[in-house]
Amino acid sequence: MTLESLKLFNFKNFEEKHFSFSNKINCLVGNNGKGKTNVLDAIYYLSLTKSYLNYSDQNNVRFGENFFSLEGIFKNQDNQDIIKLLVQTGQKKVLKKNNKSYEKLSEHIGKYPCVMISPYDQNLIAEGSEFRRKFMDNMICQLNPEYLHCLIRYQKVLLQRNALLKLFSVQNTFDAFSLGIYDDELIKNGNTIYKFRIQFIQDFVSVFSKYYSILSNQEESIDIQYISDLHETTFQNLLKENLLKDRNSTYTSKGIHKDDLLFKLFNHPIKKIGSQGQQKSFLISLKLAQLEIIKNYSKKNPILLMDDIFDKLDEKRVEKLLKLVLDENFGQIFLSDTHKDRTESIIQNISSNYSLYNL
Ligand SMILES: Nc1ncnc2c1ncn2[C@@H]1O[C@H](COP(=O)(O)OP(=O)(O)OP(=O)(O)O)[C@@H](O)[C@H]1O
Repeated sequence: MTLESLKLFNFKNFEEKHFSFSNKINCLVGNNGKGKTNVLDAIYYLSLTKSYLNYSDQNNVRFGENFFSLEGIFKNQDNQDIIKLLVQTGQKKVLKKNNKSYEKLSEHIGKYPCVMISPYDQNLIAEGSEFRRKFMDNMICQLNPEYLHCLIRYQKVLLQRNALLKLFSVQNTFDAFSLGIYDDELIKNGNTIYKFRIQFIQDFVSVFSKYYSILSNQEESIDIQYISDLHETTFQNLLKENLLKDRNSTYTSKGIHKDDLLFKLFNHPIKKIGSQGQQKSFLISLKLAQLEIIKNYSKKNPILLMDDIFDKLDEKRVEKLLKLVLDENFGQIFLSDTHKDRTESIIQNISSNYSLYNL
């Protein structure tokens, strides 16, 4: 699967921009603030219907305008699909495949998979559990529509349950029956999500370890531990045991929405003991494992987006990484860098099939 071309209209700093891409390596070069990350994010948008960077679609509309649109032509063997995304101020986001609108954006997820490696990945180590859950969800959602369906349902019911707890508190009432309806839905979807996560992490860790040892060139003991309240008890008990607390705080305090991943080096949190280099190798290994797993499960070659790759690695390591990605035959690559000459000299060493775009 490859992205053959991309058109941007009013997307961030681009008024109108067209690209035709190489099916192997595409390098976006230019000074800071030229829009390299924005192009990568536009590709991410067409794959996953949302930005990698901005929670709000509106932030991606060019200043002073009231819409942005993206159009990409994806090629899959002999098939060619035109994907169009339109975001208009005050209107619902529209996504079309070959001129037919999707009823639900979620139907699109996983059709054109992609993986982003970005300086913002540091959040996965440094920030709260929300970032790691998002990483895990993003991966499993691209592989399994049932997981995505359960996750959407779970998040909706969670909001409804919290709203009901708030209502009880404001009105000084309590209705166990109404709450029980939400609890049942939460438990049903939560248990499915939990099972998927357990299975997934098992598969993921061995692939991840393989990449970490290649990248770090060392035999360092690393691990990823899946943390969940459901390891200890059933979801039913969890809600029962925390009912009083939840009523007081008007918030569902326990459940799979609190799950986390513990990234470990030598059995300690890498956040605390990992050097910068170890943390960077760890983050890239997470993404390469994601790439391999998506490729194996979906039988599609995900697109790899590498933003500001020299932020993470020196030139030798970048070359090694790119060779690795090419050897594994992962698929189309997009990368960005501020230095044209540096990028070109590395790419020329490893492939003749590349395009360079000066922004
Ligand atoms: N909504 C918007 N409308 C117009 N321009 C925007 C909008 N949002 C961001 N920008 C502009 O986009 C540019 C940033 O683009 P981007 O982050 O892609 O740059 P970059 O080339 O990746 O830079 P760096 O090398 O520093 O990472 C900035 O000039 C910023 O002002």
